[in-house]
Amino acid sequence: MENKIQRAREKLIVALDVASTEEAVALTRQLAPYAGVFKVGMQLFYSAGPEVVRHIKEQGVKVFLDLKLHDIPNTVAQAAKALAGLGADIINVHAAGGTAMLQAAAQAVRERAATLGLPAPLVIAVTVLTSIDQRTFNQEMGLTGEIEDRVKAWALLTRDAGLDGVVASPRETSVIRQVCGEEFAIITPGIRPAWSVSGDQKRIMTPAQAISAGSTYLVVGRPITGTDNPAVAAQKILQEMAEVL
Ligand SMILES: O=C(O)c1cc(=O)[nH]c(=O)n1[C@@H]1O[C@H](COP(=O)(O)O)[C@@H](O)[C@H]1O
Repeated sequence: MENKIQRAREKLIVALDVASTEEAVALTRQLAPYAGVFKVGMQLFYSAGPEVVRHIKEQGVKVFLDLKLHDIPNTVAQAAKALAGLGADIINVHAAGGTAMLQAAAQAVRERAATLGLPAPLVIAVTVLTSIDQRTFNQEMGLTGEIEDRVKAWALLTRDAGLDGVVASPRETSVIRQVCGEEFAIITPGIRPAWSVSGDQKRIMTPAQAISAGSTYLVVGRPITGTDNPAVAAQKILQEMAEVL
């Protein structure tokens, strides 16, 4: 079981959706025994600044820099180049930017990392956000068909553009795994243990269901950080993951 807990820890990404470096570092210290990767998203990056990545890395964990770049290829390439110098282990962009944007991002990140002598971060594309349900997808976004088919198509586009993986709902993990293979990284937010509330997340699964489906990483924020005792919540989730590994 100890071995399985270790494997589960490597797969757990905690979303540090807080507003200051102090809060983020305190949470990382507290939760590092239970999670191997910590996610710096828009709230933390825009409030605390780029230096926050270094402060989190100093705690001996990996960093997923989740800024979801989405713009014309040249703009994304320049932004990705700047981010690649910060030492993050995972960087993401939106698959909806298309092949030229995806390739430009991956090339810029890999070239910059090589120039600096850093290991190349994984470059990942967000497919359809986990807060989008089928009605919103069809009626508000004006997109036709099933969300699962769009996610599958964008996952293939992402793989063919040479990126390392995608962000999707765990509900789409099995279909992505089928078409993109074992090596492709599938990062799944929208994780809700049975004892937590779904909030704004729509396409959700429990930690055990996401692991059983074949997700490479699980992203968990509020079910851990929004509780009175984040360490206990993280431990419970880790246990649930380990049981099906
Ligand atoms: O790219 C992401 O990380 C992401 C993509 C997505 O489709 N859905 C999604 O929730 N996320 C992020 O994953 C985290 C989920 O947090 P909780 O809903 O609090 O568990 C947030 O930081 C989101 O920004």
